[in-house]
Formats: sequence, structure tokens, C-alpha cells
Amino acid sequence: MLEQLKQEVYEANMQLPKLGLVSFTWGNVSGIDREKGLYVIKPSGVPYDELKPADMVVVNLAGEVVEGDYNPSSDTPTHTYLYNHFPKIGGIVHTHSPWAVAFAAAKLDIPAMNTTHADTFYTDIPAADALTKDEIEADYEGNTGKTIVKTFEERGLDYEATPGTLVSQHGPFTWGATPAKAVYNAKVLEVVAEEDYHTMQMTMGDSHLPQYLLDKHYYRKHGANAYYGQNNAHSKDHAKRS
Ligand SMILES: O=C(CO)[C@@H](O)[C@H](O)COP(=O)(O)O
Repeated sequence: MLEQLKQEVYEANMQLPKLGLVSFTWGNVSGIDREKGLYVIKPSGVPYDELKPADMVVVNLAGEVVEGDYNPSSDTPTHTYLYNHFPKIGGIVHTHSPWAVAFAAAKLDIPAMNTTHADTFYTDIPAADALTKDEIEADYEGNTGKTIVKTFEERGLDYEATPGTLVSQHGPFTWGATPAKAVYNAKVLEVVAEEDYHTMQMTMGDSHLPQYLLDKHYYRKHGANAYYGQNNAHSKDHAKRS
């Protein structure tokens, strides 16, 4: 059953290593057929280079396996919870992409600091609360999904405008109208996490710089020409013929 969706979800999963979003088996993609109320997800622990479309596992919205030779991803309770609470999404991605996980481990939102970010996520990407030890042990109840939905509700976020989140001390989850779109959003999230880290280093670092270095950064406060005009022998003043 759902052979076409299995193919689509298989192809989306194969994009994760190609896009540098996963190491080993640290990620999974699913896609849903809303009319049938069934979704397809990557099997747990199967290496991407051994994966086949027929290996995909079919799950219902109660989180029960309907068809499949393998166990579904260990993140199935989260995918199930999100499909039930975000009714307009058609695909979900979870990875442990390193820049996103760095923010998740620090329990930091990924701030909207550039247009690349805003064009896809509209606003800050939230760091949903980490799970307690008990919640992790009972994650079969969908506790990871619960903290994501709770964060979006508490902050008044639109899950369609902001198609992704971090789960503190775990990693990113993204979603979209299709599995392929959810993968696209996962890559954008990783790219902007890396960009933000460097922007934060360049701007937040000023407060620790010695004064002579801050002076060298004069151009940052007054524009490159000001620095150029003040200190460069080839400025207009020097160019005038006496
Ligand atoms: O964080 C974890 C496991 O701790 C998971 O997200 C895995 O990284 C992916 O697991 P499978 O999809 O292969 O079950």
C-alpha cells in the first residue's frame, strides 16, 4: 500500500546525507496521506545506503504500525503527535544537524538575523523545552511532540509560517506541505544556524575586545569609507595634485 508515497518519502530521506544533514542514521523523514489517515516513515536504524522504498513503514494516526517489516523510526511518536496537531503539514524531518544541535544543546532559539532565515521561517526558530528524564523514558506518549506544540501555542507561533523548531538538548524538527519541502526547510534551518553563530560571534564579541581593536573596527560603526578615508594613503585628499 501507498507505494507512491513510499517512493516519495524514500527519496526525501536520501536527500538528508546528500545535503550533509545527517551522519550515520541520525535522521528521518515521513510523509502523510491525509485522505487515508496513514503516513510513511523511515525504518529505525537502517543505514541510508541500504535503504529501499519497500523498507518504509506505514503508520496510522494513533501511531500504530499498519504495514512494514521493520520497526518505524524511534521518533515515530513525535511525527504522530505533530501530524495530529499540525493538520496542514504533509511531511516531517528530524535530524541531528550539527549547527542546529549546537543551538538546541544551548537551549537557544535561532534568532531571525537575516533574510535567508526570514524568507523561510518568518521569525525566531524556538528552542522548545527539553524533556525530563521521565518524559524521555515515556516519549512513546509523544512528549517530544507535546513540547513542540506547547511552545508554538504559548508563543502564538503559526506552524505554517515557522515550519520548524529545536527541541532543547536534542535537535531540530522541520515540516512542510510535502516531505521534499520539509527537507528543504531542514537545510535552511541548518544554514541559518551556522550563519547566526558567526554573526553572533562577530557582533557579541565586541564587548570583550581591547580598545585598540575596537578602534580598528571603527569602520563597522561609521561605514567602510570612513575608515578608508581616514587611514588610507589612496584616499581622495592624497589623490589631489598639489
Ligand atoms: O535521537 C535519536 C535517538 O536518540 C533519533 O532521532 C535517531 O537519531 C534516529 O533514530 P531512528 O530514526 O533511526 O530510529
